[in-house]
Amino acid sequence: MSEQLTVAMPKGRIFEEAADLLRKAGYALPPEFDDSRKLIVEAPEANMSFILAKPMDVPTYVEHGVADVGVAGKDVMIEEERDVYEVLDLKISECYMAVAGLPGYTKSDINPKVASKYPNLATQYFKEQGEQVEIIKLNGSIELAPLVGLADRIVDIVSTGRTLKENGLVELETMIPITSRLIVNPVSYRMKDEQIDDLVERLADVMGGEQR
Ligand SMILES: Nc1ncnc2c1ncn2[C@@H]1O[C@H](COP(=O)(O)OP(=O)(O)OP(=O)(O)O)[C@@H](O)[C@H]1O
Ligand SMILES: O=P(O)(O)OC[C@H]1O[C@H](OP(=O)(O)OP(=O)(O)O)[C@H](O)[C@@H]1O
Repeated sequence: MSEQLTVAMPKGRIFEEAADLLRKAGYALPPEFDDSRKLIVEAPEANMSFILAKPMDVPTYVEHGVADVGVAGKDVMIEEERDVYEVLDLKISECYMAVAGLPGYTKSDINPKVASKYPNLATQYFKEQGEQVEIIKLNGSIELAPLVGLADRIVDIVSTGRTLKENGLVELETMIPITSRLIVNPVSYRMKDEQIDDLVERLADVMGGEQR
């Protein structure tokens, strides 16, 4: 039997969709996978072992080789800049990154502040735009920042637009579309190429079928 693959899965909103894709691709995942507090779940029938990590940490586990492959949002990939291969767009957890603020916001030259959970991504974006801003790193509820005067604008994920709307904010600039990606450790890609190619092929087949 071929060597087992260790897969880093993001806990949270991507988890269910990613698990669904794997099952559709023919990997038998145990029931405890979906409803447990365990952080390591063995799936012997699929010849896989899963580690369940915070979404932002998945590329770290894969870069260090403690997981061979993982599932991570494009947002996380841009923010973390880890040394991993991005091999497949899984087209799940679709959303986009945007700059938002209070209605009627106009740029001012006096110390503009931008709050975000993605300081690197935001810094890169404003640098490209040629605008100097101070980035304030937050860990969630980003939409709160302009409401209480912590920042003038935010850089955050938008999906339905509901969070912006319910907090009286408006989208000022659309930045980049986001979906989840299958990522691979470069050494694992050489050592376990057959299993990884098989995984990529099976997932691509399922996605192809869904798009037809
Ligand atoms: N509103 C959304 N709709 C669709 N996808 C989203 C949305 N928000 C985030 N995502 C995608 O899902 C990934 C994980 O988001 P999730 O909210 O589960 O975790 P998190 O906010 O990073 O973690 P935590 O809530 O534990 O701090 C993000 O990296 C992004 O790619
Ligand atoms: O456009 P919407 O469909 O409203 O989705 C966007 C919201 O979803 C995410 O937040 P999340 O729910 O992960 O909470 P957080 O603020 O704690 O990160 C994101 O940071 C936005 O706040």
